[in-house]
Parts: sequence; structure tokens; C-alpha cells
Amino acid sequence: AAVYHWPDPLLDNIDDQLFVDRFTTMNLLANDCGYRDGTSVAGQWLRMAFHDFATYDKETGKGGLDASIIFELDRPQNIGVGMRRSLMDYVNLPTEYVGMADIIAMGAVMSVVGCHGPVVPFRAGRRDATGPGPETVPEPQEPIDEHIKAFKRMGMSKEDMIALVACGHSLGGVKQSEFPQIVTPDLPVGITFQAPYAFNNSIVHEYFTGTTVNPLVVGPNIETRSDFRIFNSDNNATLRRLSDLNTFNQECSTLIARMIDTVPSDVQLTDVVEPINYKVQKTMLFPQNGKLTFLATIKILQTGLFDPLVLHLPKRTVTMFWKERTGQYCPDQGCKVDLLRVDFEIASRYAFFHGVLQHYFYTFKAEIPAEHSISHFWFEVDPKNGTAPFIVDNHGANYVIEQDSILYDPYRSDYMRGGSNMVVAVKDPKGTAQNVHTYSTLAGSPHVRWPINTTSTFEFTRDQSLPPTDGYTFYSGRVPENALSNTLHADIDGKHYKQWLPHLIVPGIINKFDSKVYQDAVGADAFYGQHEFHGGAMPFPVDADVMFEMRKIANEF
Ligand code: HEM
Repeated sequence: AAVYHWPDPLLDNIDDQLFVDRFTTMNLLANDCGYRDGTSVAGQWLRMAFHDFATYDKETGKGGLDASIIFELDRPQNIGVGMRRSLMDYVNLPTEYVGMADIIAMGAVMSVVGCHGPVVPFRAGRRDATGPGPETVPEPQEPIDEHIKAFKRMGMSKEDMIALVACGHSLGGVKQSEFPQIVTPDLPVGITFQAPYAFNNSIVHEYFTGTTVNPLVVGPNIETRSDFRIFNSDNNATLRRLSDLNTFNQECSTLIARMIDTVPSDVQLTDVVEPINYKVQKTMLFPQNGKLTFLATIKILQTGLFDPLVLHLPKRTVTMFWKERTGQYCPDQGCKVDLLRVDFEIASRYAFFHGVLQHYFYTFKAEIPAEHSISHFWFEVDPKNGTAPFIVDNHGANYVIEQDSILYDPYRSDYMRGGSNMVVAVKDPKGTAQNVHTYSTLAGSPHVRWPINTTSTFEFTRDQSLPPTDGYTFYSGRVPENALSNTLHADIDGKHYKQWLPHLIVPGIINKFDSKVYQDAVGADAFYGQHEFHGGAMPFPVDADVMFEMRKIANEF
């Protein structure tokens, strides 16, 4: 499995999308094979992944899952409202560190599991193409030899092709509006490949029992019966094997994983991503009330059998330690910080299949003298179950605070008014700071018709309304609402500093969603310490990340 070394913007985000938040686009839309546009969201997502993959050329090592589909939507071979709809689903998800290609691949994984199919392992790290690939998606009117050749070019044998088509065509179907030569006007406007709305091998059984209505097998137009020609191209041997459901699930999982892991030969994917235990996340360091405040959250997985008692907090205790950056402040064993709060969330469906029921989030808040600052931190976990306490320290490397020269200031910033007025604190004793800016990923582009992300730079200037304090001067600038992720940059005294900023709000910052007033208003009790958990009341799963909330609202609700 992929190993998480903090900070890892890619794995951190992928882990959140796959396993943590049940309400992400990825976890919600394709769930239970949800219906849309006369087919399923899952069907649309899986077809898009196939069409993106279908540009791969094994000889040159180019193409594959690289999001080049974004540039290929005008082609007749990519006809269909599903493509644009899928991209609309995805447009808010990429960041500077997570490409659209990973999102498209993730969509394939979620469509299969969302339709009650098998778990397809996911690797991360795809790279987005900057232009279209060749026009090489197989089309239904082509002869079987062309299809065999095309799949060979994509790195798939004839048997792989037969199985992959059977796997893919268990979802969705063919629409008259898009393929009137296949679904002729005398037929219903849309015909699904198989009867049940589920990822399973009914397509195979219906084929053998002669009950299939799959228009690519029995449609009136013989020329476009590509599934028929493909399925019997090895005298039905592969399909016969796939009529066993376990075999079908296993082979589909392997083949779809191979499909989405087909990337340009110079792209290196991570190992398979499993739920990350002891993930340090949502850290933030900023000046406040004459000190530096440091917030950090560590995620701990709850695994095992379902037990209603897991709704109670585990007995375990977690303690954070940190060390100063300059001078002498903390004792040798580190400054000790007690827990600020614990939250939990039920895990995603994909996480359930990895044996994870829910996640606990232990949040800490350290108050740090500004003159000493912080160099690194780590945790001690005492399970209080008879096993020994242990240290969580980033696999021995410690959680190192790279710099404290440019910091996002969550309290001086204002992120609710149509974009954000972002304030950053700059440690600049000589007054030489230059190029204070954020490099941001934005949802959408004014230059293209299709949903595509762009990057942009937003300059910050000295904010005279904010007097310097605690060694920091303050810069501000406006960042638009559609910013999906930001990285702060500054040149100070001839040195370049940067700070990845995945969240504008982290647990521990009191905001609208976090305040007692808000929680009382929604009738939930989400704010509790380790020793004051009110058993019985179901805590409201607060995701304090307002940006995420805004994206969800913008996207779905
Ligand atoms: C020779 C190979 C293939 C041909 C000729 C082919 C052709 C087609 C056609 C004509 C449609 C109907 C699209 C529409 O009406 O919007 C379709 C749908 C679909 N195809 Fe394929 N396909 C092939 C292989 C695959 C593979 C390998 C996969 C995935 C692993 C796949 C996944 C899908 C899915 C999920 C749909 C349903 C889309 C929806 O309902 O919106 N196809 N295919």
C-alpha cells in the first residue's frame, strides 16, 4: 500500500475522497447506481474512463488515462451527454496536486463499487495531458479485426477485450439520441445493456439464455452488433468463464484497474491507496493574540466488526508534542499539548469494503511563543487496552514545520464574501519581502467551452489596515470563489518560501459551522472534549472545512 509521509498533498486528498467523506462527489453521485439522463451516473463515469484510456498506444507509451478526453469531446466517437455531465461532476475536484486524470480514474472505481460491484484498487499520480490524443476510440460499426487490433494497441489481448467489454457494458446502455442507427426510431429511446441496474454478470447470462436486449448484440442494425462479434470471437470461451459471478467480479476488478492504470510511460503511479491510519492533516500555524497558534488533526481508523458501542469514544488517549524552532523553550521530551476536541465520521462505502467503519479526528491546539516558534511535532497514542503506548512521528522523520516565514491568517482573512480576502502573515524583519502571492487552481476556464481547470496567480500587497505584530507584517489580496486550492509564495531576504494551503478553515478555528450557537441551532452536539462525550446523542459530523462545504453546495445540493 502507498505510504503516507506528511505532508503529501496528493495522498491526503485522495484518501479524503475515497475513504473519509461520504458526501464527496465521488462517494455520493454514483452511489446505488443512481439514475440520470436515462442511464446511471456510474454508467456515464465508466464510459468516460474507457474513452480516455482508449487513446493509449503501447508502442509509443503515449495516451491512456490522462484526461485528454477534455480536448476530444467534439469528436463523433465521444458523442453523448454523459461525457459533459461527468466533467461537470468532476470540475471542482482537481487541485494543484491532484489532476483530472486521477479524478476520471477514481470515477471508474466509484461507479463499479457504487453499483454494488467489486472493489477496484486505486493508484494515484496520473498526469493531465495538455492537448488531445489520437482519434482511436473503438466504434460499434467497425469489424471485429479492427477491434482486436485496437485493443492490442491499448495493451489488451483479445480475451481481455471480451471481458472488459462485458464488464463495462454491465452498466448503462445505448441512447437513441446519440446512436439512432443502433437504437432505431421504432425502439424505446434508451436501451440498457442488461436488465438489473447493477454491476454484475447478468449481461453474460442474458446473452447465453437469449433474453438479452443489448442493442450491440441483438439490435436491428447488424453492422453495429459489436458486442455480439466481440463476445463470440473466442467461441464464447471467455463469456462462459465470466458466467461465474466471482470470476466476473475478480476479472473485472483486475481489468478495470489495468485500464485506469494505463498511463503514459513516463508517469509513475503510487502503490495502491489504502485507508491511511494516523494521517496528520489540516495543520495550520498563524499569529494570534501575541502568540503563534498551531492546529493539527490526526485521523485514526476504527476497524473491525460493527458494534454500536463504537459510537462512544474509544478509551485511547492521544497527546501531541512539539519543539521550539529557536532558543530554548520546551523540555527535552517536548512541550506537551492535551487534546482540544475529537470528531468522528462514518466511513465511506469504499472504506467499509476496506474494513474501516469510521474515522476519529483528534485535534490539538498549541500556543507557541512567537520568538521561539515551532520546528516539529509528533504524537503519543495510548490505546488503553492493555497494549503499550506508541509514538506517531511520520515514520521516524517527525512532522517538520518547513517554514514560518509566510503563513495564512485565518482570522484576519475573510472567506465568506464572494471569494476570499486572503490575509497572509509575512516574517520580514528587514522589510525585503517580494512576490507575495498565491498560486491557485481554479474551477473552470473562461477560454474553453468544456469544464476544465486552470491555474492563476494572485498578488498580495501590504495591508496597511493591519498593523505589524509579533514579528509579522500582513499582506492581503482577493482570491475568487472558484479557487480549489492555493499555495502561498514569497521571496524574503533573497530566499523563496512557500506554504501549501489545502484548507482555509481547519478544526479548532471557530467559524460559523463550529460555533456553539450554530450547533445549538441545528440541534446537534458536535463540540465535545475527550472526557465529556455525551453518550446517546449522535454528534453532528462537523466537517469544519468551509471550502469543502461550499464546493458540495455548488456541486450538488
Ligand atoms: C469495442 C468496444 C466498445 C464499443 C464499440 C462500445 C460502444 C458503446 C456504445 C455505442 C455505447 C452507447 C453510448 C450512448 O448511447 O451514449 C456504449 C456505452 C457504454 N460503454 Fe461501451 N463500447 C465498447 C467498450 C467499452 C468498454 C471496454 C467499456 C468499459 C470498460 C465500456 C463502457 C461503456 C459504458 C459504461 C456505457 C454506458 C454509458 C451510459 O449509459 O451513459 N464500453 N458503448
